[in-house]
Amino acid sequence: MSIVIENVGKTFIDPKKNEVTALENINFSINEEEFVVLVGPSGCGKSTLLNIVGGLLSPTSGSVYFEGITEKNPNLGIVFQEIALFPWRTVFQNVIYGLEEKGLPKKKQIEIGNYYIDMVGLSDFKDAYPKQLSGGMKQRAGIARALAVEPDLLLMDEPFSALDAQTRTLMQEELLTIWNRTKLNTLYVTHNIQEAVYLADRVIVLSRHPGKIKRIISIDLPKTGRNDEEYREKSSRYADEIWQLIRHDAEEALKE
Ligand SMILES: Nc1ncnc2c1ncn2[C@@H]1O[C@H](COP(=O)(O)OP(=O)(O)OP(=O)(O)O)[C@@H](O)[C@H]1O
Repeated sequence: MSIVIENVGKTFIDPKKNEVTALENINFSINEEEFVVLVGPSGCGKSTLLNIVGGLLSPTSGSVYFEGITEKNPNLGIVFQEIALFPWRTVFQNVIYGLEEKGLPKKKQIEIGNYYIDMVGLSDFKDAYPKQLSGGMKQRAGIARALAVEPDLLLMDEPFSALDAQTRTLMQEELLTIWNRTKLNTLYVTHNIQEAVYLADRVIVLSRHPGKIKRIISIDLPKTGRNDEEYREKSSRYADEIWQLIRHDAEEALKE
């Protein structure tokens, strides 16, 4: 199965009634078992593009379609920066929310809920309420909830950017471990270049005003066993390459 983004463009009307072209002529696909990361400076249209792929926003031109699935509506798992867990539900009840909505038998809900809660390491907190969780735990619960629907596509928009740096690093490691187990088609938005290189099979670098694809970079790094010099050298070379592509636009974004 793959997700095809074809000639997508998006124009907004700003409060002064001017047209703002947020995206122009975006073409790429997310292939089977592929982790694609969108990077670019502030305002280049990353979130807009993710929202269009997720069907939360309609494009002004072009289309997004899922190739090779039979159901009419694809299953999507979505994780945002601020995880909106239901405060009145426990971790477990939050995780199985989508399964209840789908009308799955109770026994199946429990089985799947426990499986993903275990996968994100929250078994000891499954009866806790969101207010009892740290920021990292909340994100893990949100990830488990997104995984529980066994999505055709996982969409993640800056899921770790509200976390402190150390928690963020640990969460990146955990996400990679989870991804190695699930191999879900994933579209991930970040402005953090190191994070993009760490997680991606392919990085899509966007430029701004209008948001266009500047370059697509395949990241040829192993997804496991990375503690060697070669990995560190290669990943910092990719990070440099991406930073050189973004730098000018990032400086321009600062002036606004
Ligand atoms: N609802 C809207 N109305 C008008 N303009 C909008 C709207 N949403 C986004 N834009 C504009 O579209 C452009 C892209 O915005 P978007 O939020 O997708 O960028 P981004 O790359 O995700 O930015 P950031 O990294 O800062 O979150 C920006 O110029 C933004 O001001």
